[in-house]
Amino acid sequence: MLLISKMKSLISPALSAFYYPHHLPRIKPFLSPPQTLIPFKPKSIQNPHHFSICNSFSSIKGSNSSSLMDGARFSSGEIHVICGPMFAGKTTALLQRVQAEIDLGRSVMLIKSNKDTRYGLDSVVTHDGTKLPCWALSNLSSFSHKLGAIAYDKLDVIGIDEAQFFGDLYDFCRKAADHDGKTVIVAGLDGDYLRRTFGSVLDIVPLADSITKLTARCNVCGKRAHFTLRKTEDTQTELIGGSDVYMPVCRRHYVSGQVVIEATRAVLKSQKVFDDSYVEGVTIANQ
Ligand SMILES: Nc1ncnc2c1ncn2[C@@H]1O[C@H](COP(=O)(O)OP(=O)(O)O)[C@@H](O)[C@H]1O
Ligand SMILES: Cc1cn([C@H]2C[C@H](O)[C@@H](COP(=O)(O)O)O2)c(=O)[nH]c1=O
Ligand SMILES: [Zn+2]
Repeated sequence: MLLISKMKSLISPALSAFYYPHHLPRIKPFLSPPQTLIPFKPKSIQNPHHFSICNSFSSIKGSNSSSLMDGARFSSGEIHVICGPMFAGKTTALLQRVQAEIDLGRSVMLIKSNKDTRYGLDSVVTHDGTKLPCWALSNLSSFSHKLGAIAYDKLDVIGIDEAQFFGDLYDFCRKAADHDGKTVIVAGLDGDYLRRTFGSVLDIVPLADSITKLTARCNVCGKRAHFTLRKTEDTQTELIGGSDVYMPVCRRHYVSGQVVIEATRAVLKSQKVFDDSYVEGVTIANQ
């Protein structure tokens, strides 16, 4: 009994979902987050990478915070993960979600990894050319500092593309959603070309509100493609490229494709050993 009352005292009254007094009327569950119920006027701000901003948000978020919680900020944050192989439409889905948030008048920023320079660094671009402006960063932890505290506080939604390249994805998403009340929409590869987990994308699944795994079309047979086949001899995990290097494939064509590619890699490797020893032999002979 003593233990139970001690345990209760560790949980502030603000967390009273666990201790809701039975004589009070029940709050309807699964209401939309408070901000979607409050009318607002979108207003664009100076930063060109912000698409829109809601002027009433900072005060709403502020009033939610310390008055309801003992120290911890009330969180209306969310995390949504969009994953799948290359060419599955992950970036397309991310941009659609982000555009929908912009249309609702919410303040949004897009981030992508600066490792991916395929379409320049100032936009998130789909394989078929749709794009929105973004910041290209080497890590996520620098984001709020770079943006500045006031702008970060006013931000409602953070979109992240190429999430597999961010080593600090887990910590960033947890803080942004749990403590800062942000909606974080994350798009990235769940698996690499060998179908191993890629970066931290799968690590955030336990933090997430929703997971969407998209599929592409197999470039060999046209069936659903769940995997990405690398067509080159390169073996490093990170290798930036598009359809010149990768193709989406179904399970059957992943397996058969890997056999061919592994065999080709082995031949090329032995050829290289042969060429190197030939060059070495010629060099020694010439000395
Ligand atoms: N080689 C390709 N194989 C399949 N789709 C391709 C290819 N090249 C371009 N696409 C186009 O890419 C679109 C998906 O682009 P995108 O949203 O950038 O995908 P992801 O971010 O998942 O790689 C497809 O709808 C398709 O029209
Ligand atoms: C499979 C695989 C992919 N990559 C790289 C290749 C591209 O630059 C990105 C994925 O881009 P997309 O928006 O999903 O098309 O990741 C890699 O480095 N290693 C891999 O194994
Ligand atoms: Zn196939």
